[in-house]
Amino acid sequence: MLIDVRDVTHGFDGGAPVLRDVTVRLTEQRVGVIGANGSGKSTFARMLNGLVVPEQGTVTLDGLDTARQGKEVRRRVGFCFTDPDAQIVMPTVAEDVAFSLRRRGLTRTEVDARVEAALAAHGLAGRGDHPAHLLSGGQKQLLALAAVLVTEPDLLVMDEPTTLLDIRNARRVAEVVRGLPQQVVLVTHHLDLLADFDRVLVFDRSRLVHDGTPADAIAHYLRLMDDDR
Ligand SMILES: Nc1ncnc2c1ncn2[C@@H]1O[C@H](COP(=O)(O)OP(=O)(O)OP(=O)(O)O)[C@@H](O)[C@H]1O
Repeated sequence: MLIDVRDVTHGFDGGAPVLRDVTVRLTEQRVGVIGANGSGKSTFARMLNGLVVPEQGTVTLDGLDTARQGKEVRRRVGFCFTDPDAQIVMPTVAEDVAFSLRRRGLTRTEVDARVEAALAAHGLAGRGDHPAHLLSGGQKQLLALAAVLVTEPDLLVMDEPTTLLDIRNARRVAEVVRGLPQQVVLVTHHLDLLADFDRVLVFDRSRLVHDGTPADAIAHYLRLMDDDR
């Protein structure tokens, strides 16, 4: 998709801007977003599917304006939160994935087939009847991913999906992300996940301050952190 962010400035509830003058066009398959805590990364990510609508400026995805066509945008843009508990809504694993497919006009058989395929693709085969809240943190994140991907979004936006996971589960999630056919925007503090990304954006104090290759962007970010000491 063409992600077109133009002249975006945004504060919450009339407060100081947490994003200032951000303009960027993204078409790459793998886009990383890095920066210090509070620099505006999550707010930027949430704007890409209309969870946050900019106070000033516009965000469009393939021409769909998040302010006016939020519903259509969210049909095409999936979002994965840091804490999978924030998006697991149903009691069992299979029901949670099936919930994403409601109101899509699919038959029960079609839903069941899609759910089964999604669980198999994300290491959850045979766990459909398992209570979702009893899964481990890593399995919950895989479930959250399965529940988003079953809707076949064109773009997947992920906000620090590995932050709460141990190294093994973080690697598992990273592996799933690496294999996705979809375009991905990934906000992360795990810089090693970005090594083979096409483009990495660096935010600092509400501004987009660097935009380049993973190596250049990470070097820029590390310099910013050193300057702050
Ligand atoms: N819903 C909200 N209401 C009010 N302020 C908010 C809201 N969401 C974020 N903020 C503020 O916006 C600023 C930027 O936050 P944001 O979460 O975008 O940063 P971040 O770069 O993702 O940080 P982190 O790495 O800690 O997740 C912070 O000062 C935060 O307190």
